[in-house]
Parts: sequence; C-alpha cells; structure tokens
Amino acid sequence: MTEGRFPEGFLWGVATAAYQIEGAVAEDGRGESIWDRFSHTPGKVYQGHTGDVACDHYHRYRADVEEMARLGVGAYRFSVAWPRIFPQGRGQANPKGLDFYRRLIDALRERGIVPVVTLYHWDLPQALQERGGWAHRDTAYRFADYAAYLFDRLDEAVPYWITQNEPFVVAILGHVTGEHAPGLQDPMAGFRAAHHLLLSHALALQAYREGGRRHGRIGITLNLSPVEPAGDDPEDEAAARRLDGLLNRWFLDPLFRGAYPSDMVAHFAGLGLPLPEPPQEEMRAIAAPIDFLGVNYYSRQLVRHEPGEPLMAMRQVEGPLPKTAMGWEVYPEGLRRLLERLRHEYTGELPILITENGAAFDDAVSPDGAVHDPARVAYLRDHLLAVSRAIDDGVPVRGYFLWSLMDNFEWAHGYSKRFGVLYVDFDTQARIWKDSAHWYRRVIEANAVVD
Ligand SMILES: OC[C@@H]1[C@@H](O)[C@H](O)[C@@H](O)c2[nH]c(CCc3ccccc3)c[n+]21
Repeated sequence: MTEGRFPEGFLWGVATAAYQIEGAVAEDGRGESIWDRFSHTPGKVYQGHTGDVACDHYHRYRADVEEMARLGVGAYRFSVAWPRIFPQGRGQANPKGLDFYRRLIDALRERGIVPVVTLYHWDLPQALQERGGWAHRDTAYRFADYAAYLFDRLDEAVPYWITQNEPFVVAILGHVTGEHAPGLQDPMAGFRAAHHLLLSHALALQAYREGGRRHGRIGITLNLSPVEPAGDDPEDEAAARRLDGLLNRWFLDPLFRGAYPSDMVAHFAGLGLPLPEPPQEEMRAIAAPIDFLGVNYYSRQLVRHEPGEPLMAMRQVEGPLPKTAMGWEVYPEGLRRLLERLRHEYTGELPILITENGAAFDDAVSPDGAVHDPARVAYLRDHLLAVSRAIDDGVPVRGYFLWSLMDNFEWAHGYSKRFGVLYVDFDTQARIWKDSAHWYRRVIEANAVVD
C-alpha cells in the first residue's frame, strides 16, 4: 500500500453527540439530563453557555444529512439521547423521542450513509442521577434496559452500536475532578462509576448477543493517549506509568484481560482507597468478546512526578509541540504508536474504528465568506497518514470518524471551541464549509490522503 492510501471499503465518517448538537431540550417529551442541569448551574460552563439550542439539529437534521452526503461520508456516528427515549431514565418510554431517531436513520439510509449509534455520550437522565447515577450499580441495569429497548426497535437499521463513549471521562471528569456533569469530587464515586460503566457495557452486550436476530456489530469507545514522562527522571517514568494505568489500562485491562491493572489497584489501596473486589462474574461479563474497539485519539499526555498530588502523585505538563486551541499538542506519531500498542498488547486482529479524531482552532469567516483552516487540514492530514502507516503495518483499522461534522457545544468550553469541518454561525444557524470540509471530501473521494 503506498503511503496515504486506504484499503478498499474503508469506512469514512464524521462524528457528533446528542447533547452537543440537538438542542430542543424540552421538546417532544425529552426529559432533563445531567448536562442540562450542569450547564444551567452558574460557573460550570464558559460564559454560562448551554445545550438548550446548540446546532438546532433536532429540527435541521435533514439539511445536516444533506451536508454529510455532499461530503461523501459512508457513515455517520451520532449518539441517542437517553432522556428522549426514557425521560425518567426508566419506566415509561417516550415514543416521540424514538421517532426522531427513526427519522434521522431513515434520512441517512436514503443517502446511503451507515448509522453508527453511540448509546451513551454523557447525557444521563437527571432522574437517574438523583438515584445515585453511575456511582450506583442499579444505573448499569437501567442502561441495559434502555439499550435492549433500542436494539429491539432499531437493530435492523443500525449496523454498528457503541455502548459507551469514554468511560474514563465520565468517571474521572464527572466524579473526581468535577469538570463535567454531574460535577462530583469524590474519588470513590469515580471508581464505582468506572466499574458500573464497564458493567453497563457488559449488560448491554449480553442483551445484544441474547437478542437472537441481531444483525450488527457492537463495541465500546475509549479515549486513549500515549503517556510520556516530561523528563528522564525515573520518578517521571513512574508517574507516566501511573497515568497510563488510569487513563488507558484501567479500561483496556478489564475489557481485554478480565481484571483491573494490579499495579493501579495496589497504588490506590496504598492511598487508603480500598477498591471493593468486583464480583468475578461481572469481570468475566466485562471481558466478553466485542466486534470492534472504538478509539478516540487527540493527543498525548506529558507528565511529571508531583509528590503533593494526592491521587496520582503526578501533574500534566505542557509539551513543546505545536498546539490546538484546546492546548493539546499536535502529535500524529502518537496515534500510530497507540494503534501498534493496542494491536500487540490488547486487540490483536480485532477491528478498530477511529471513532474520534480532530482539532479545535480559532476559526473565523473571512471577508470572502470562506473559512480558511490550514492548521486543521494539516492536523487531519498528518493523523490520517499515521493511520495509513499503522494499517500498512497490519493494524486492522476499518474506519475513521472525524470529530466533528460541525462546530458544536464543547462541554465546559461551551461554544468557544470549534471542532467542526463545517463552521456554525450560532446567531443564524448557518453552516459554512471550512477548507477542511472541501479537503476531507476529496480524501474520501480518493480513498487516500490528498494535498
Ligand atoms: O473535546 C473534543 C471531543 C468532545 O467534543 C467529544 O464529545 C468527546 O467524545 C471527546 N473526547 C475527547 C478526548 C478526551 C477528553 C474529553 C474531554 C476533555 C478532555 C479530553 C475529545 N472529545
């Protein structure tokens, strides 16, 4: 394979998530989510931005699907808002909520675009949070009920299901640092949430497998990063190993080896965080075979030993490489190395989908009405070349989903960070193709990296 070319049938896509684009938060019976509550809590989100309107995708989805068709994508990764399906998280279903996703999937299939559905992308029904949320084991069972409800009604039309998006972020940013909803700062809640998120994945996987006439493929999406020491001090190496243990291995090991990483369990026990021994049948269920692993890659983590930091004795440091508007280093080589590591240490011949990769830059509409984003084109080109090299080395990457189709609600950053290849003017809801959209369309058409 010549560098930058992709295998026949490679799945080219774009990705979004419900709370970040839909808006219409009180329409057609949708219940409150923890991100509605969090974003409306003063001080949590940049300038008090919320997802109340976002990209108004709930009403504009047909035009957005047309934009995807113009891009030529073969697939579209989006998430279902649990509070649209079960406004209280459990019990009474809301048919109008399901109807929206039926309309969206029909519009996609009319244009020959494959739906890739994420069951959970952070918008837990608030009513479940009030019963303990992810820190409460019962939530995992409610998730499996919600998943089975969708499998039974949408499986014919959905070839790819993703159970969870980034359990690390949900557990740690939501329950330990408090940067994300529900905004808790309680390490034990974080570890309980991490386990219940993996358990929820296992229970949904069981529901899928036992559902008999299931036609599609099911997997989970993890945010994974290479973690490197900022200096050559052995203490920095040890700090990097610890963050690798929490960021990557805390989720990869249960999913692919059936146990939490013992070095990290010992580390936390040493801190007086005696993690309860999870029931063996739960660990076996978590390690049940999946059909693909979804990988979200953005950058690397650079760490130093930090004795004063109570949980991990480490701190992240700013690296020397060029950065995106998020302050994340542009490090495409890290993606190739991550994919090689995954194949050799965890996934073997299991197919991998890059379910998110992209960058935020300070985009602006220029006087000619265009949006020139050369830095994003360079970021995407270099990361696609890295994927192509990994494939040439034999890593079975089957698809790539660019984050994101359009600028959207970037969580605690609100609308201040633009990841889209389509620029959104949030005053008019106009979508404007950035140069990167024109470029990505040509890549898809050529099935290769173009200049
Ligand atoms: O930050 C860009 C995207 C989000 O908009 C997606 O919803 C989310 O799946 C996602 N994950 C990551 C990498 C992990 C991360 C998440 C949040 C904050 C910092 C890092 C980057 N992103």
